[in-house]
Amino acid sequence: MSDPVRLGIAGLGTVGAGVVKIVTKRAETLAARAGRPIQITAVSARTRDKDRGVDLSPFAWEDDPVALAARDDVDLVVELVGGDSGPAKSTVEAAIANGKDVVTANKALLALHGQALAEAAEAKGLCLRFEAAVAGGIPCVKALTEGLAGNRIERVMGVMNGTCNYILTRMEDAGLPYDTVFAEANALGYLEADPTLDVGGIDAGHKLALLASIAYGTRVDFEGVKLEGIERVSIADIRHAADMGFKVKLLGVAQMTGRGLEARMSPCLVPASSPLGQLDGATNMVVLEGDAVGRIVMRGAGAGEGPTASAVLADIMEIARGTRLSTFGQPASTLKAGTRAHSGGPSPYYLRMDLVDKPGALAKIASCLGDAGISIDRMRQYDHPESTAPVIVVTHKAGRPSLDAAIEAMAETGVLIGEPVALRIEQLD
Ligand SMILES: NC(=O)C1=CN([C@@H]2O[C@H](COP(=O)(O)OP(=O)(O)OC[C@H]3O[C@@H](n4cnc5c(N)ncnc54)[C@H](O)[C@@H]3O)[C@@H](O)[C@H]2O)C=CC1
Ligand SMILES: N[C@@H](CC=O)C(=O)O
Ligand code: NA
Repeated sequence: MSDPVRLGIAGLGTVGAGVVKIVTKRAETLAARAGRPIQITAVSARTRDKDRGVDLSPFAWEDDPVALAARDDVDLVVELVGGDSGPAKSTVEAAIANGKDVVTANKALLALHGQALAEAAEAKGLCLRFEAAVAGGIPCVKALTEGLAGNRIERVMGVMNGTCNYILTRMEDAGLPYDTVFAEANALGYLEADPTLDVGGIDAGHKLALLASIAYGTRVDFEGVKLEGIERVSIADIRHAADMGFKVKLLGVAQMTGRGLEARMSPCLVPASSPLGQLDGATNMVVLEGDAVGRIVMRGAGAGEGPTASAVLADIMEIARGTRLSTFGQPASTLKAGTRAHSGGPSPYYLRMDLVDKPGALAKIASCLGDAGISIDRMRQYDHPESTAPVIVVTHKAGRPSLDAAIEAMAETGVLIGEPVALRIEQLD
């Protein structure tokens, strides 16, 4: 058997402890599969004396993860500290400077600094791998990088934030408003320390930016992801969408268009009967479409100790087996600076608006849409005990600029109360 791969694990929280558990309990199987032992030599965390449900006594301890990354008895640094700067970034940089391969679950770090870190690693012939960073246990990074390497990728889609999917599902199932379900999710410990990372779509946007880079050979461009969170999704929209056969999902979509890379993470309507529509609770789904393979749908746990550690182990095993892949599927120095296509291509839209309840109000709204070249597919008006009339319109395919022009014109009609809600209906056929 070959020499062992010696791991230094920085961060012993949910994921770090999970990785230690798998490496410890499955040592024999891992060694057989990799053809060499996988050994932990050193670990680091903020607090040494804490019960993590694992025996850390066989490993050297470092208070400072940067020192761990410089140790001579470490070949591969596993960064599980988290955060887009500070100790996580210094640890990865130190590992690369000291000639160590790196495995990380840190989507924020890679979405913001992935290009520079991958270039630094690859310039030294090192690996920097991140399966756990996107949709946790779902092996979507490997599917895209390896399994679909022969395809032109036509579209990448996904529900990649379990917390948001939990909130939207629970709002629908229990008929509860956003604020109540947000508080519940918080009490259950679902939310990140900074909840806007989840509900603002930022965490899912980081993940989409990483997948888009692999899919389209472009530099990671998180700033280019058009982000909209779920904070404004109301129980009314969830109910009306359901009435019309749709579910509301925080959906990420990336595709290369003639105008450049379109990447967006926003609440969308999807058919209730589609796999995305049927994704309930804190589960994730990644949909990959390739010209040769067609559509691949992967569903599973996007977070949690076991699923995330499983993905970290996949990267460790890849490196241990001697497979040396570029971070983003091709050398980082060859990734193109992508052009951004800000508005998505034409699509049907769901519009909800409150109108004053007087003759001709609906006609004025319809003519704003008509003047912008937008055709109406379906329209519904709901019971309204008060003097405002809630109206739902589903349009035929329309470009977002035309829709925005129609909404601007509606504001001038004097029949609109408040701002309309416009949600894209994502076409899945
Ligand atoms: N928890 C999950 O389900 C998932 C987590 N991830 C990512 O995995 C990474 C780790 O996440 P968790 O395990 O949940 O975090 P956590 O907060 O449970 O653990 C973080 C660990 O880093 C250590 N740490 C923090 N600052 C440190 C410092 N200055 N020096 C030394 N150690 C320090 C902490 O002591 C702790 O052991 C993050 O990048 C996260 O985004 C990715 C997918 C899912
Ligand atoms: N906050 C994330 C955790 C994993 O990345 C989520 O809710 O999916
Ligand atoms: Na993954």
